[in-house]
Amino acid sequence: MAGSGVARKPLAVLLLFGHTREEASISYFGRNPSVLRELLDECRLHYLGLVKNKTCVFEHQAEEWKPSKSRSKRDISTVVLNKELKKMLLDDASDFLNPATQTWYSTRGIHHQRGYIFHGPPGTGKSSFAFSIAGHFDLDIYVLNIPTLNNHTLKTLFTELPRHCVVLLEDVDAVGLKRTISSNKDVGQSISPPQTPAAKTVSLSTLLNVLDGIGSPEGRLLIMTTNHIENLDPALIRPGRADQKVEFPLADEDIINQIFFFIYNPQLTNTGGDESENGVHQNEEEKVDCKLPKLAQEFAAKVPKLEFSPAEIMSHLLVNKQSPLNAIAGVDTWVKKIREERMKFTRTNSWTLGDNDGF
Ligand SMILES: Nc1ncnc2c1ncn2[C@@H]1O[C@H](COP(=O)(O)OP(=O)(O)OP(=O)(O)O)[C@@H](O)[C@H]1O
Repeated sequence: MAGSGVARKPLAVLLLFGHTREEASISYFGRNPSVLRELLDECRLHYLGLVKNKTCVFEHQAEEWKPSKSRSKRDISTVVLNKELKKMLLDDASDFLNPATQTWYSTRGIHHQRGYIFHGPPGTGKSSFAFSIAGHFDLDIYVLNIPTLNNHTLKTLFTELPRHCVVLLEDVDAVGLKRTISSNKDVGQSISPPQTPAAKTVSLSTLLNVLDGIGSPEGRLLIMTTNHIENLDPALIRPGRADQKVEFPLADEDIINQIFFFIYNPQLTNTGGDESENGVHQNEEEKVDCKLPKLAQEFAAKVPKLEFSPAEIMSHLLVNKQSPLNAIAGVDTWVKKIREERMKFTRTNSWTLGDNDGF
């Protein structure tokens, strides 16, 4: 940077772009520090422009957090969940993130962090809701894949977390299974065989220490997900580590209804601009806006309750996104198909004796 005046030493500047730490040295010849300030402001504004309406997602590579593709914010309304439950969670997170709450915690010497566990079958919206919470509160989200970590990397990554972020710890039941017989200090028991030294293992005791905030910054919202809460060690989900335990069930009548509305919501459909672009071609006969509540009821009445995940129901509706009437007409065939597929997979995956097993 050129300017009149006396040559100065290079200035080391730490630029915090969101939460990605980048270090830069700027040499400045001059006496007016406002030039540097303006430059930094300009960089900051540029960055904020880039991440507007995006949720920045960070994943780990070895011991470092790496930004992965930032995603468009997922609006909270796009995740179908019991309405009271959704409101309760948003209120809870909002209260936690309120600066006054932080002061409240610190004056009482309590580590300022909050944990949720989302549990339920695959495809019920656990990860989707975690991402939409991050978007809703304008927070970056740090995603951890426990089976690829060991104790050291887990501790390092938690130390590197910024203040105020969402940490998504997916499939925490994998942690339980990874405990070794030799890890006597771990809470609870384990029946897994001992790990080889090279194996990537996170012990339960290390995870518990990390969750308790030893060495990690305050203000983080931890969201753990699992398909098998019954397999988790109680220590992992006790209050303080998992303050809210939220079940994401298979779809009941209310959820089926909501999904139908969500898919055929005329407001969402009509804001898509060019209809041919998003593949929705509603013909005149199927302008169903005002009939939607009745159609949703009809659909919900035909779908067996608590048998299918929202993801499964959505996949059927997406195939019929041009026609809610076809979606309703096709329910029985779709139900039969999914049931048959499940039977097939169960048989394929089950342990059966082959012809050559010598019995
Ligand atoms: N309740 C829901 N509301 C809206 N979309 C949903 C819901 N549940 C599932 N989906 C859709 O189904 C797909 C899978 O959802 P998601 O990954 O959030 O499920 P999950 O419960 O985290 O599954 P898993 O336990 O397998 O990780 C996503 O495309 C998501 O949009």
